[in-house]
Amino acid sequence: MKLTRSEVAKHGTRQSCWVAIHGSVYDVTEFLESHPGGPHVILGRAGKDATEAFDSVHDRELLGQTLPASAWRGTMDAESLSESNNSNMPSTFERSKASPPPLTSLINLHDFEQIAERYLSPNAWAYYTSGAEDEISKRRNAKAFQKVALRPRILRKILAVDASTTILGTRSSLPVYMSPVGIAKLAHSDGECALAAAAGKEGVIQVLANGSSYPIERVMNARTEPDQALFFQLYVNRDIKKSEEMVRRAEAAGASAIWITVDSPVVGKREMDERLNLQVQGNDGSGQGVAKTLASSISPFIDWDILSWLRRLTQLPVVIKGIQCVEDAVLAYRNGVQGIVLSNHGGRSQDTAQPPLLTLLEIRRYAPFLIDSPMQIFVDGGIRRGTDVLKAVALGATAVGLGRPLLYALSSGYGEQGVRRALEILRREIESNMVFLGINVLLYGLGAIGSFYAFILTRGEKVRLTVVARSNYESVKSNGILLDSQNHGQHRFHPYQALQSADEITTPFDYVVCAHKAIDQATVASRLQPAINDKTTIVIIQNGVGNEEPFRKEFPQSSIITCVTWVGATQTSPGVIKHTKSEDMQIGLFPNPLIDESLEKARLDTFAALLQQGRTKFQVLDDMQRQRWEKVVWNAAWNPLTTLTLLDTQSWLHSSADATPLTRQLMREVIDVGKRCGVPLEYTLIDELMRKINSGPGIGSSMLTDYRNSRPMEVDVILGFPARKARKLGVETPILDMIYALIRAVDGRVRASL
Ligand SMILES: Cc1cc2nc3c(=O)[nH]c(=O)nc-3n(C[C@H](O)[C@H](O)[C@H](O)COP(=O)(O)O)c2cc1C
Repeated sequence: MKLTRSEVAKHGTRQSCWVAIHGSVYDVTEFLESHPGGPHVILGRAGKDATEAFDSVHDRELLGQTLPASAWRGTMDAESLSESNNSNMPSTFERSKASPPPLTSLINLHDFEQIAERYLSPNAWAYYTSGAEDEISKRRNAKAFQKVALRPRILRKILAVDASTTILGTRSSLPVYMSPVGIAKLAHSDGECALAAAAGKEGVIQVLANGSSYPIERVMNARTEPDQALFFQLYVNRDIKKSEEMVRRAEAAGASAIWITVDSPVVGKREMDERLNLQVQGNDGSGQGVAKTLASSISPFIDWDILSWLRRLTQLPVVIKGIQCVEDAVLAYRNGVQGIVLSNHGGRSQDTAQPPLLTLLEIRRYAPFLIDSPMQIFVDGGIRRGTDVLKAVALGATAVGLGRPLLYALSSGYGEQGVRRALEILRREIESNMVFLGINVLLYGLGAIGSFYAFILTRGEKVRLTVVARSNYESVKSNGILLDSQNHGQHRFHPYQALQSADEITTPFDYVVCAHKAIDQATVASRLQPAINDKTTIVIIQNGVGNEEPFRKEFPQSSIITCVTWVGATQTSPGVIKHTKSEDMQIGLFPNPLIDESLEKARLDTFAALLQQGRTKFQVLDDMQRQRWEKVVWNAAWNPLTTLTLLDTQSWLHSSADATPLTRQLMREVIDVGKRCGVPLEYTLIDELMRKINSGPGIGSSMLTDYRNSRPMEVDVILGFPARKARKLGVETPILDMIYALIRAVDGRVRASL
């Protein structure tokens, strides 16, 4: 049915309220009270064309989803429409006449804000930018970051940095995500869909606001890949059924987590927003501001029990957004949520609420167990620079959220490209500032080999090296380490920090180098828990095979670099190391299928660069298991044979005509097992190893040294692992089994005497 403007205008009251949207006329009288923004928003357009006001915040699809078919009253002709469009509402998209500057001319996030102020409509600008009351929290959020200083290290040649992280199990290319922000359509007609596309292309995660302009299904369609993660933010509605429906819908649409916002039981008094809306709405007296009208449906009556309600509804990870003091962070942890956001809603809720960065410091001081616990900590509010991001992460946050900056980047007609440019700027700031800050390395096990590599790592002056020194702690702490090397000369050096035990470790490291004796690997792995998170690369410099498995089991999200070393060094007294000419190492990845290949490669390259700067000899190899097994063929022979006989290698080989054949047979059996494990070993290796041992004077072995010093021996990784594999795979290894049994008896005797 065709309607005229005067016919529609007759229905301009609360009792009978019609509006025209995109040429269709709807009777919204029944719907008035359930409008999330309150009835007066619609009443302001009652009896008129409301297309522009509707479009500025909603997607057209919403009409079909919200109004029953019976609400349709007919169509309004084009002439009538144009007459009725002379509204006194300012256009949401009323923009500065000149075109906005090219994106390439914007070089930081502040630039985006300045341009947005010129191009956003006044009411959109007021809604986005306003903070509560005197806006003290809003200003202090940013200031808190400025007050924390960084401690750069100098002269560090760092070839690669890796800013990626894992947020609630999903990889993110930066420790940055998109905070939920209501009605992004005020900034650009593509609103949250543009944010989704930009997030996908930049490899970051979007948290979609409960009050988004586009329904979740539309936003999911705007993603760039089907497995691009999206988190859904929930405000609990006064009508809990609506929230139930919302959670179910978000889950069905494919959201990967629910972020429940709890910092706005009432909406903050945002005066810029209110003042502007008073002017706009004139005499109707409401003048509430966009935020208040939108948020009038949020329930002020929820408490911690809401988590049980949510748990009953969904298995998705739950994050509480809006934690503002350490006490509530601890309560959230006890309630078993997967994450918390330290946030005061960008200074939009309670003015003078403390900055989120201060809450993070409170947590470090009063509840440090929350840092790197299974509950991830996020921070938002006032983050505008790469250095802000790094400070939050260095202090224990997994990632930070950006609210206003991405809305500003979306506006001024820039859309998706603007958001990508803003993230690209931030990425560059983060990465370049990471270079200033250097690499934190922990070296566990400061024996002869560990001390040698401690020297190599500190030499390039690009590493902050912490060592865990046990028996030689006192000497290392007071005098540092003295290395007397035939290749490198004599050096006394001091690591940045020496710890006496793994119990003193409090923060995670970029690299954890394990150079301890491979005894009780599983126990060591679990003791190193505080030093390792999913950004840590574990470097194993040990003899043996199967050494990586206990670490992979304990830290499934970490990269492992596995190394075989040929360094001849001994510790002649605590902290004093003698190094011969023998020096070589093969390094390579123990690939982790859960981690992106290029990321693992970058981690390997960075460690290789550290070795290079330390001027030690090494090669990066693809197939490290072959290297490990080749060395274990050597070690499985000489270590137990010298220890059981208390002879050096030459004395053993010349002790009887049976010695050489028995040694060769032992090596052969280890090769048999390795081959059955899929490692491409050759039997010619035996001749090679025999030639090598016969070309020099007789030598002892590390196992013999351990035995002589009454120390436990590396029996398991050298003989136990191959012997167990042989049994499991049905390989006949009679000599290996016998030697393994004998050496275990000797090791048992040593351990019993300790
Ligand atoms: C315009 C605007 C709308 C927002 N809407 C929501 C929302 O719907 N849900 C929510 O949890 N937080 C919302 N926030 C808060 C942000 O998620 C975030 O906590 C805050 O913006 C961070 O501060 P920043 O803007 O300084 O980065 C909003 C913030 C702004 C500026």
